[in-house]
Amino acid sequence: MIKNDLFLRALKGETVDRPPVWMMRQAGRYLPEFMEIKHKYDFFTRCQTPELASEITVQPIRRYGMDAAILFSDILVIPQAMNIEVEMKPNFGPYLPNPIRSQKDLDSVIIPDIQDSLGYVMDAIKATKEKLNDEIPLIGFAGSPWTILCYCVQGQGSKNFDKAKELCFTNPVVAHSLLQKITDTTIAYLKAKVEAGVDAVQVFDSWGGMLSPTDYQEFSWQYIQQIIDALKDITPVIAFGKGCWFALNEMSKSGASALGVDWTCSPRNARYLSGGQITLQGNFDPTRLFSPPATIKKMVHKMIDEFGKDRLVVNLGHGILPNIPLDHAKAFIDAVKEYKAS
Ligand SMILES: Cc1c2[nH]c(c1CCC(=O)O)Cc1[nH]c(c(CCC(=O)O)c1C)Cc1[nH]c(c(CCC(=O)O)c1C)Cc1[nH]c(c(C)c1CCC(=O)O)C2
Repeated sequence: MIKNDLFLRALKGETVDRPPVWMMRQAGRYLPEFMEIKHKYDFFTRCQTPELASEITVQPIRRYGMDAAILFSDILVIPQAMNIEVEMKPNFGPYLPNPIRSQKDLDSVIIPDIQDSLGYVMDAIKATKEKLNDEIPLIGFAGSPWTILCYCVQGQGSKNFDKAKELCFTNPVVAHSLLQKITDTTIAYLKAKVEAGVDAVQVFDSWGGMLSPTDYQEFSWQYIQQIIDALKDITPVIAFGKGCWFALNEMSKSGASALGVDWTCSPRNARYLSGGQITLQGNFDPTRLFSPPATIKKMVHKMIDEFGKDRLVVNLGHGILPNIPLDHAKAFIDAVKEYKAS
């Protein structure tokens, strides 16, 4: 049904002529057409207005022709729907004025009705699917419960999320019940996204790498596994854990269709740790997009050779940076489209 199904075929592990490509945070501030909309509407207005969210989602596709689109939204719409106030402060990022630090704080956190609180996301999915006209698949996403907890407890971005970790280590009962509430909400949310039309989902565990391997199991992975268990029979699931290469072996047995890897793990090591059978997604250093286009192309081809062209979704190892030149982003996408196995 979808005309370019390269991405879905790679998730199934099928043999392909070249791997598919998209970029994490591809709808964003490096694009002048995004900045034009950003100057007119605040962040959550963009998220909550299906016409704006769908337009922003297709902007990078029009410009570069990636093999998949990712819905414009944010992982923090989940805590917002759970009755936790979330602001997006210009030049600062997320700010949660009433962070969750105790049982009393937790008592006000609800498991929301998805249609009532996040119906606008489903409307944005339907509007985007119309614009995409079955040309390429649409990815839906959510933050991992741990990564969401990081913001709910810390109240803002952080280099080490020390307050979030402190809550886990001093009041694990509260931490685990918050994680479970987020997990239950996320499962219902992602199921609704699939019903609304997304073709795959990605769980972003952007801050999983803040935890030791043992703590990662306890505070992050077991909740991601619940999400995979609940979704894997209705849609392909991609689990991206930044800094989580140490967990690749366990992740490869989870039922996820693909695992995201960042650039600190070599392609060969990622294949080795994940057992060589599962599709991997990554892992170009986003800062490497500052290199000249010819260098980018060479490095991308080398990366594909090292991963092997099959069971691979080419991506960056984390989101694209706001100040990347447009022709450098184009060189990254074109390099994959021009790839020929040698
Ligand atoms: C940790 C995280 C967040 N949001 C997200 C993550 C996980 C991925 C990652 O680790 O990068 C996920 C996200 N956020 C956004 C998308 C859109 C789809 C895409 O382009 O990939 C996605 C997939 C839009 C956004 N979300 C945000 C912007 C920029 C602000 C704006 O547009 O006004 C965009 C385009 C704001 C945001 N949202 C968040 C932060 C830390 C910030 C501020 C810093 C920043 O700007 O990168 C939380």
